[in-house]
Amino acid sequence: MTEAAISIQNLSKTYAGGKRALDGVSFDVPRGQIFGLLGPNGAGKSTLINILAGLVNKTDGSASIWGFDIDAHPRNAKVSIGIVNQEILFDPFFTPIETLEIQAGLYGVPRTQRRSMELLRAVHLEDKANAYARTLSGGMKRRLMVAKAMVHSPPVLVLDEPTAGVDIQLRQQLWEYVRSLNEAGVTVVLTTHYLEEAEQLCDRIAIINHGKVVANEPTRELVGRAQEKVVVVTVDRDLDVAPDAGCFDKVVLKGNRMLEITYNKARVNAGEVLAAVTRDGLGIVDVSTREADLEDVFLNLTRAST
Ligand SMILES: Nc1ncnc2c1ncn2[C@@H]1O[C@H](COP(=O)(O)OP(=O)(O)OP(=O)(O)O)[C@@H](O)[C@H]1O
Repeated sequence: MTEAAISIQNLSKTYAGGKRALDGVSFDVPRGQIFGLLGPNGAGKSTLINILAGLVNKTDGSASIWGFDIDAHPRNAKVSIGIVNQEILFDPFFTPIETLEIQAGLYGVPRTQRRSMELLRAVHLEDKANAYARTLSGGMKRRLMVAKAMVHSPPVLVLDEPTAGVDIQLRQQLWEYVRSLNEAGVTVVLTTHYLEEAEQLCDRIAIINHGKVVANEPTRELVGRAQEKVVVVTVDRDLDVAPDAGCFDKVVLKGNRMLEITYNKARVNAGEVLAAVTRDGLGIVDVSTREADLEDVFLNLTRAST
């Protein structure tokens, strides 16, 4: 049995009509992690999640969840995963507590092992337990979807864009809950368009573009791939032209005294850049730097493979 929470090998999907949404995708989601699946619109993220959920048939390749192959052991694979889809799906005439009880029934969870109220408490919906689902706000509905995905206590939880359209405060509450589930041992896979959130939450990130994996690394290493750094220097006298040096990738004179210098931190360090500025007798009055973030890496990778 594989140690991965999810293992995907050479997965491909061509939709009727010829669209190749996934093209030989392979990666493992390690157990116990929060794993980010990122990619621009139409990259193939939902297709991949829908294959895991058994909603879309793959064209080729294989996938297993918690060691269960989705073809050979579909039932075991299914109970090992909870999926929160982008669309909000539940009957508006049931109350949140009924929604969870019905879902638990569908998964065959014995009454004594159900924890519907505990789940509602965890997603801050305890006081709405008996309200009609149609009266809940968008953010509340989304939190109910997360609770619904957890009724059978799966070891893996997949969240497809869970915070789209949810305000900042509710997003933070949702992430707090996701973190607490992860601390309790649940492996979490999430897709999000909020790169900042992915950077803060995820242990590891895979990036998909045009149906192919273009990166799959621990978040820190991925962010570390952004090698460009910018240092902004204010000098002690007016300049007509920006000084140049071999260690600068680019230098722009802003106003009379401010230089914005881009350099590659894999090649040179800030000390060498500053030494090059002072070589011509210029004095430095002020310095600030800007680090590249996940957004820079993401744009570079998805642009490069277009
Ligand atoms: N049922 C379908 N029939 C035909 N083409 C489809 C179908 N579902 C998705 N596609 C196409 O497959 C590609 C991948 O779509 P998918 O929804 O998996 O992307 P995504 O990465 O989840 O995008 P988003 O972030 O916008 O949800 C897109 O070009 C999409 O138009």
